[in-house]
Amino acid sequence: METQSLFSGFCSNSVIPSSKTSRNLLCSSPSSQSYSSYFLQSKYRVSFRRQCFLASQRLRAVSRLECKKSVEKVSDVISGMEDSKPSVKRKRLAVFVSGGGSNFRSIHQACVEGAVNGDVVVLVTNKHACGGALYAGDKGIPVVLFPKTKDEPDALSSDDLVNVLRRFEVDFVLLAGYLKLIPVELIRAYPRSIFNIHPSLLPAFGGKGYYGLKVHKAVIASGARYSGPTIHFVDEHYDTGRILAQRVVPVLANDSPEELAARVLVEEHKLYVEVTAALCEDRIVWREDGVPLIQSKENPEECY
Ligand SMILES: Nc1nc2c(c(=O)[nH]1)N[C@@H](CN(C=O)c1ccc(C(=O)N[C@@H](CCC(=O)O)C(=O)O)cc1)CN2
Ligand SMILES: NCC(=O)N[C@@H]1O[C@H](COP(=O)([O-])[O-])[C@@H](O)[C@H]1O
Repeated sequence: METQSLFSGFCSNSVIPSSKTSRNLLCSSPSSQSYSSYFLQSKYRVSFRRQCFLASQRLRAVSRLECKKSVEKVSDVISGMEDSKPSVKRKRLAVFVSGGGSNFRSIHQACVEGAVNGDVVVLVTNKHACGGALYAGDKGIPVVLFPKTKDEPDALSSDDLVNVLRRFEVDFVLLAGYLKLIPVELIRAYPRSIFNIHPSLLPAFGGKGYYGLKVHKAVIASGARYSGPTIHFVDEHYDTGRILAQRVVPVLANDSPEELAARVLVEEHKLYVEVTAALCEDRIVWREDGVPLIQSKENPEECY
């Protein structure tokens, strides 16, 4: 807009004073032609009055033409820049589930619909027949079993899992109802790149033993009036990583754990898609005290 307004001022019929003209021409138009028309204009100003009048009329026409060409040239450059604006590389996501996978499905659908600049390239689970694994199979998303246990002897070891994620060129790991401890090997392999959604307002009601309906039962028993999902970075311990995003829902006086779970889950689906979209657009920033923030898409100066 500034460039346009500069040129709209420059292109008006009024002759711009040389000091302003030189500034406009030098800073707003790189083409030498408009500089030469400026140069030509000042040279004719020192000749005789008549020649000067005719010359200045001619030069006004020339400078208007020059200006028009410059505007066209600058707008071509701007539109070229917009076309060639480097788009953010589409991110590759691994999602970990242990159950129904409704958060996984929300994220996958957002990727397919274009709301998220990413793709789910692999699903990891400890339950090969869980709802999330069945959905992934229907969508052609590779399913990987982790961790190796006596019940799942064919599942991957921690080192194998890291290698598989590397081969899928995974950028971010999203835990979505995954109920096993993520090993330190994976955490070290993907620094600041593993996220989890927890169905309470951490740090309350988190840690070992707090998963699924157990969380909502504890919230109700505590008398808390509010709950809601938390998305946080994953570190070596359950639910102690840096908090990135939260949403709040009311806890009603007669809520059952199932009713509260359902209310929180609606917000989980929205929040995880919003946060994943931010991740895939490189909109995570770090405050100087180490708190991660999300940069607003609409107004990049704002973070939340
Ligand atoms: N290194 C990390 N791994 C995982 C984290 C994490 O923050 N750091 N988050 C969990 C998800 N989660 C809460 O959001 C969570 C999941 C499971 C448990 C838990 O107590 N699990 C039981 C086993 C349950 C089962 O096998 O059915 C246990 O460990 O005894 C607590 C919190 C995912 N991984
Ligand atoms: N502590 C971990 C935990 O309790 N995670 C919770 O498991 C549910 C999985 O639902 P989904 O499989 O339908 O996404 C979600 O509510 C998630 O917050």
